[in-house]
Amino acid sequence: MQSLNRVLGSLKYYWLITTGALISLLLLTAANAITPQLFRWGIDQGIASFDYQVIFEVAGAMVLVAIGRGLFNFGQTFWAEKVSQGVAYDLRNIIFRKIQNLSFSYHDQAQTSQLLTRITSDVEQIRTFVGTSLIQVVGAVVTLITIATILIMMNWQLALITLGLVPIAAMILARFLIKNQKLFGQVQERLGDLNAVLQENIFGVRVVKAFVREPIEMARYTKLNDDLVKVNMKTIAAIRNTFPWIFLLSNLITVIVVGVGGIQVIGGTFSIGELVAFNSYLLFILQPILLIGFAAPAIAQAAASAERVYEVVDAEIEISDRPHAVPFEKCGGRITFENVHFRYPGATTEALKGISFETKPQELIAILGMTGSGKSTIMNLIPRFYDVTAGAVRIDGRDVRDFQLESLRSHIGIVFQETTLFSGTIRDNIAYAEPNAPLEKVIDVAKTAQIHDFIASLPDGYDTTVGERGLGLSGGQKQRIAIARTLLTNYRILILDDSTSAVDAKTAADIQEALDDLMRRKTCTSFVIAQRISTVRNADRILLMDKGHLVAQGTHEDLMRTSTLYGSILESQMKQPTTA
Ligand SMILES: Nc1ncnc2c1ncn2[C@@H]1O[C@H](COP(=O)(O)OP(=O)(O)OP(=O)(O)O)[C@@H](O)[C@H]1O
Repeated sequence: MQSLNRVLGSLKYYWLITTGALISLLLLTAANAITPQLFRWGIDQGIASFDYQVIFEVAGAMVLVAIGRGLFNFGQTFWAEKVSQGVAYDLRNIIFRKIQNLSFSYHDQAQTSQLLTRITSDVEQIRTFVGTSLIQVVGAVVTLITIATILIMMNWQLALITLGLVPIAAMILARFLIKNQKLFGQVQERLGDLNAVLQENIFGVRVVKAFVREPIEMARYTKLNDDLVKVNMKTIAAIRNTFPWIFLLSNLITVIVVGVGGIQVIGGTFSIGELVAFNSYLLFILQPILLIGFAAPAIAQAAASAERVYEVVDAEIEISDRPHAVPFEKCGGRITFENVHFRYPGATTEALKGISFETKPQELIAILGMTGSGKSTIMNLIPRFYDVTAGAVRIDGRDVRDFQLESLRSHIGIVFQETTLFSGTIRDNIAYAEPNAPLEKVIDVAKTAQIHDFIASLPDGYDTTVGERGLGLSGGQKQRIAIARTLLTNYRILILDDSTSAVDAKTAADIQEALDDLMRRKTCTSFVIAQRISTVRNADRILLMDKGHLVAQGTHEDLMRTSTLYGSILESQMKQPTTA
């Protein structure tokens, strides 16, 4: 409920529209309350006295009130909807911004489908709460109080009989809600399960087809779909078993009111007009209780959704600027790892164990090692994707944690092991970090990444549209576009993380040759992570990693002489000429 309070707190940014909705609500309640009084007036003063003048006046007043009811109803729903759209818009933006700012460690542990659900379905639940349930409940409470007061003023004995309905109906509803609370939750859960399978199958459609698992996946989806229908049917049955009782109760009350009221009319203590008006109010008494009853599950669901949404909004951003962080302006090329230890959040063992080395200006460093030895992890620490667990990473003597994050990262060009492209044209993708880069610059970097000829051969050239995740391009083509994208940035330190793994050996060597020259000219230090020894042969220094330890460093020749591990990696690659 605390999280719902927070949602209510956000209404203050829309106080004018919220006030408009509330005023409309009050006017609507007033118009509803007046209508039966007009009946009473028309019957007692008009029909009973054969006074046509009064009948016409009442009819006119009723038309005006009806128009008013329409207008106020429109105002109430329109403004409530407007506020709800504003709140949802803000929440979506806040979560998106937060997702952009959250550290890698958060994304390592968060499920994509969970985040997607929060930004779509949970925000929608909150929007429905603000736009519908909230106004329903406030309206219901105001109506109940107003009508109860009028009834007591009109005839306290009949009012007591009628208002007796309220607690009984409320009890039936409360019992219904408590008993079926789990059932409503189950509907959302089943829907979530169904969506998770749907998402997996859309993302993994190629794997499903390759392993001929379509019938199995179909069966899995159908079973969850059946489950969803079953739970939905159970909720319908629960509603069917409860609400007739409330309607029966309300009919009984009507019978009693007409009976007791009729006797009073005959006795001359109550007029016919008053009885008709009183009876009309009965509807207004039952309606709010039903509205609150229907709104309750939605409110419970919105509370759960708000909690999930604020969990993301409040998630700690582990990596951010320190109070006196300085901009990263000059790079001398001295990058120091000082006895660095690192353990991934939640992991039981360290990925890096006491790594120490220092680069020299303009040095080209290669990092080599078996898979899982910690090569990418070393590189993740320089742009502060993660912070060290112990020790320090320094650039020109200054701890990387003392630099302003944005400025540090914008001067480090990194090509990731896994390529991610965005939907748009090839040019958009290459110019991702520099959207206004002129075409010549885009072509220039594409040439260095050995992808220009391919792009030029396409009918639409640089304006060719690629699908989401780079659909329509081969793995190697995507990697080369990713290299070009990085080369276009204002980098001073360049990191290539196994970024030519999907490219054939000849093209990889050509890229490396073109990059070697560029790296030595433009960067203060460069790092290349590679599996192939042939790719790293020209490096000034090779760091050899093994199970989180830096076990050897030196030139290719040094390592050939001194490291048995290097020798065995080289030997294994010689046996597989296609990968060397
Ligand atoms: N996000 C993560 N969360 C937890 N553990 C991780 C994470 N990323 C990597 N690891 C673990 O840290 C260790 C080092 O991984 P790293 O990716 O640095 O290896 P690598 O040498 O780059 O491997 P590869 O050549 O296969 O890319 C591995 O044992 C891996 O399982």
